[in-house]
Amino acid sequence: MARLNIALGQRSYDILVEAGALAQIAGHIAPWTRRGRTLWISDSHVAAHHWPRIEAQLASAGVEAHLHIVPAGEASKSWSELAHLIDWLLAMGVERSDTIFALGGGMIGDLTGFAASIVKRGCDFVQVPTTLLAQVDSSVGGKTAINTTAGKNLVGTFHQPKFVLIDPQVLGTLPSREMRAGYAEVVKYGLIDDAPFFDWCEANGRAVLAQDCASLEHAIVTSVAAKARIVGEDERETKDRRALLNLGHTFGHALEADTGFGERLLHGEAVGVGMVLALRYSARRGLCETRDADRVAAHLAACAMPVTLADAGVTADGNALVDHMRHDKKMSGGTLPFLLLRGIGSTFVAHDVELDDVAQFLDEQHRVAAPAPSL
Ligand SMILES: NC(=O)c1ccc[n+]([C@@H]2O[C@H](COP(=O)([O-])OP(=O)(O)OC[C@H]3O[C@@H](n4cnc5c(N)ncnc54)[C@H](O)[C@@H]3O)[C@@H](O)[C@H]2O)c1
Ligand SMILES: O=C(O)C(=O)C[C@@H](O)[C@H](O)[C@H](O)COP(=O)(O)O
Ligand SMILES: [Zn+2]
Repeated sequence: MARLNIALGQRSYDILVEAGALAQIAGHIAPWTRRGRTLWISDSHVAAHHWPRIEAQLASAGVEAHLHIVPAGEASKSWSELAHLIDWLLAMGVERSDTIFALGGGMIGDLTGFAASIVKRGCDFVQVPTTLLAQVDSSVGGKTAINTTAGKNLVGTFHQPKFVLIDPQVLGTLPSREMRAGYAEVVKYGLIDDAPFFDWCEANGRAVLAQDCASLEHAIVTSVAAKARIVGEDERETKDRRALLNLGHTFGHALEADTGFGERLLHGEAVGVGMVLALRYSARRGLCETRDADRVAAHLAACAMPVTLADAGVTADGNALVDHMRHDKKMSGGTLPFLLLRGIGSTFVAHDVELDDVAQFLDEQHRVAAPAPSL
């Protein structure tokens, strides 16, 4: 059990990591249920697995709770599902004293957070993440978004939750492919600035994926602590600090766009391939050793994750992928800052990357084969 805090002045909040916490949810959310009603947003898979138990618990505690179900899948991070959600909140007569709960993975968290930030000019919301990805990353930090035809997360807000309640036991029903995808964002924290944590991942990755309680909790707490620290230093990504959390995402979002946003490649899978590409591009520029890239690729491949463009099913050429990158929110004055590495645990923001060079690099990467698993 761990209680962390993200230091953001008046927007500070706690993040509770506790196995079994959902069985006591009414007690954990009492500060919000005393103020008003609870309006729950979940997706079709999560609601089927977990809502009956949560609803029964809230009812026995006398908490008024209403549920809106969004179709599961990345395609629901859309204008149309946002409109349905806002219409439902307004039809429910949402008041600013009510609290909106995001019960689900990153899709639900991003969509619900966005709706909460704009309905009635902003309502409180609480994150109850149910995927590994959401528990280690998306539930913390206040980035909300939907996708548009132009690209990933291009419309959204910064809107911090009031509380994040993480119960690792809820992952018991999560498909193993989704566990692996979330694990890529765990590995990310090691690559950013914590080489000993990457060493730990190499030794314990299998145990995390098998949901060994102690290993899983260590991975979640370490990840959340890193994210809370970085967001606390640069909430709105204006100081080349929060951008570090985007490691692997400039490549990754282009791969997601090329593969139809979640239809063939999950966000975490795209980030895993993207981190390997960031390492390989860094090695090509002489910033780090090729063996660093090989080591990370070997670990992810040993965890049965894609690590090359071919594994990811991406066939678009370098120029087409770079065209997706031109929509990246980090783009400024015609240049795109890139997250590159001087080695494992040493990520930095490079401002001198030429997109033509990235396109050429990606064409070369189409010829790279996946390494053999070696964990
Ligand atoms: N805001 C941020 O800081 C941030 C950070 C990282 C990722 N993201 C976003 O998060 C999204 C990806 O999130 P995700 O990987 O959680 O995907 P997701 O929310 O789509 O969930 C993945 C799948 O798992 C199912 N699921 C969720 N919890 C379950 C459970 N406990 N048992 C059974 N099934 C369950 C869902 O129904 C879905 O089918 C992307 O849109 C990405 O852009 C946002
Ligand atoms: O919280 C952040 O900051 C991140 O970059 C975390 C990422 O894992 C996440 O996928 C985020 O949504 C990407 O942000 P974006 O600004 O590139 O849309
Ligand atoms: Zn991400």
